[in-house]
Amino acid sequence: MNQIARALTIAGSDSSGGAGIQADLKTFQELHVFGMSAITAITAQNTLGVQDVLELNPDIVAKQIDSIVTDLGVDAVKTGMLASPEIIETVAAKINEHHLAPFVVDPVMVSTSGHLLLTGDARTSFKKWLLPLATVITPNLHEAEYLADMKITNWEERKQAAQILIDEGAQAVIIKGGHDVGEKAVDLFYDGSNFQSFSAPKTDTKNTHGTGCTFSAAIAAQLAKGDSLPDAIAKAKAFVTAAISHPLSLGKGNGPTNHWAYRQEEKK
Ligand SMILES: Nc1ncnc2c1ncn2[C@@H]1O[C@H](COP(=O)(O)OP(=O)(O)OP(=O)(O)O)[C@@H](O)[C@H]1O
Ligand SMILES: Cc1ncc(CO)c(N)n1
Repeated sequence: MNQIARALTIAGSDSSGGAGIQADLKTFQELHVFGMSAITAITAQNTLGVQDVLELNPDIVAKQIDSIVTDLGVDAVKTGMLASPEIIETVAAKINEHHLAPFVVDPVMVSTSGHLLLTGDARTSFKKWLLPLATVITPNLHEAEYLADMKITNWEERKQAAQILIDEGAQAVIIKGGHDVGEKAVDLFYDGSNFQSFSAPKTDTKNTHGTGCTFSAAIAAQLAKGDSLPDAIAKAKAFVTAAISHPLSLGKGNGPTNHWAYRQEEKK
């Protein structure tokens, strides 16, 4: 292993800094991993919503990945907002070509504010191009319902959806429970053999902009450092829980989480 672990995020830019590339790089930094990025789209975004999106040409996405891989090297990679089926296909081709692994797929489709972040037939492109390459896929409940093409109303159905995503080719899946009602935020992990739940107290807050990005970036950072997948998820869960439970109160809408919180908690 290199002196410092290196992680790559392939995702969209969030001008407000709470989600997307910005959240990923902050998370990598906090977890002592050297962060690099290939930008897929530029969003004009704040805590109130997404005002505009500029999708980048797949060619420049491919070239960013080539530039990084052929020089600095990559110990783990994650994807976030991929914007279009063409970019999904291009990214999958590059992951294959450069044998990039471990690979964390965060199937970003809609922003916290409800704006569509992926055009076209997302289900088909995810299944065809990304699931077979994924070390782990990290859908929230809505994304899991959409990708598994079923309604999830209870814990048993969550397990069924996880099984479907494994059958589609993912090595492991974690269905996030951040949108659940209740006192705990419980995420269901499945690797095709064992189910495991990761639970933390739920914070009553509207400041959850970028929680999903932060969580998947933390998993990638820990995998880059050589953690096993369950260990990486446990650490990522602690990281995102700390970030959500120490409010920053920025902006007028769904504000960002606090990426310093984990470090501050560790010092205590
Ligand atoms: N209010 C909360 N309190 C504690 N943990 C939470 C809360 N909301 C989400 N989480 C946790 O944060 C992580 C991200 O989950 P979430 O379901 O919010 O992802 P997401 O919907 O993809 O995020 P995004 O809003 O960025 O799209 C999960 O581990 C989830 O359990
Ligand atoms: C760029 C970007 N990626 C992901 C999300 C999901 O939170 C977002 N709001 N913006």
